[in-house]
Amino acid sequence: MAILITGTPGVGKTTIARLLAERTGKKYIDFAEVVKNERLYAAYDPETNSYVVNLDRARSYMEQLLSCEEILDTHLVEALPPDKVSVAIVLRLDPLVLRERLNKRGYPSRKIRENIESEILDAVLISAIENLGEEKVFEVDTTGKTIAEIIEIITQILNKNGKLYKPGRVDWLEKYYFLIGKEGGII
Ligand SMILES: Nc1ncnc2c1ncn2[C@@H]1O[C@H](COP(=O)(O)OP(=O)(O)O)[C@@H](O)[C@H]1O
Repeated sequence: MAILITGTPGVGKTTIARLLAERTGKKYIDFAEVVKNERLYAAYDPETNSYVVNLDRARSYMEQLLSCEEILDTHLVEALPPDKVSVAIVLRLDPLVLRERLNKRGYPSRKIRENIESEILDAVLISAIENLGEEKVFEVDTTGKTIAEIIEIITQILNKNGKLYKPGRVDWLEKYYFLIGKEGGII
């Protein structure tokens, strides 16, 4: 069963998932790479350099691929077979910090806005709960935390010590509702 590291693009999924795989000796799977290599997409959007994933094909492919405890890195929870995911760790990040990171990546303004709105509106958290069931889902606010601190928290969660990290403690909406709809999340 896979351990899923998920969250809005830019929150630190790949950084954390790769390190966690190294520390635990488990296999790291970058879902975006699998989608590209196995052509599990229905279309490609050159403007945002992103793929429109064929969810049914992706789900059945991952059903075959996932075996023991891989560390899986993706924001697209709905493309995964729920019975093959044991734990989902949703990384959260203050939208203003996220905006800086996505700016550094050179994302177009529209893509930055979409991702910031998605983080403010808990989109990935809700998708994880809806697709996997709340009992499998944990939420870690990574704002201001070092990579080592985040890995330590995830280790606690994996050691069945995650009650402090059940969903519901992060609320960006109250603080950042005014960012919704702004081009590129510009204040
Ligand atoms: N805890 C952290 N503290 C500071 N910077 C981080 C942290 N985690 C990730 N980063 C940085 O944030 C950027 C995005 O991280 P990445 O792992 O690529 O995110 P994602 O896979 O969610 O898109 C990278 O430049 C990475 O070095």
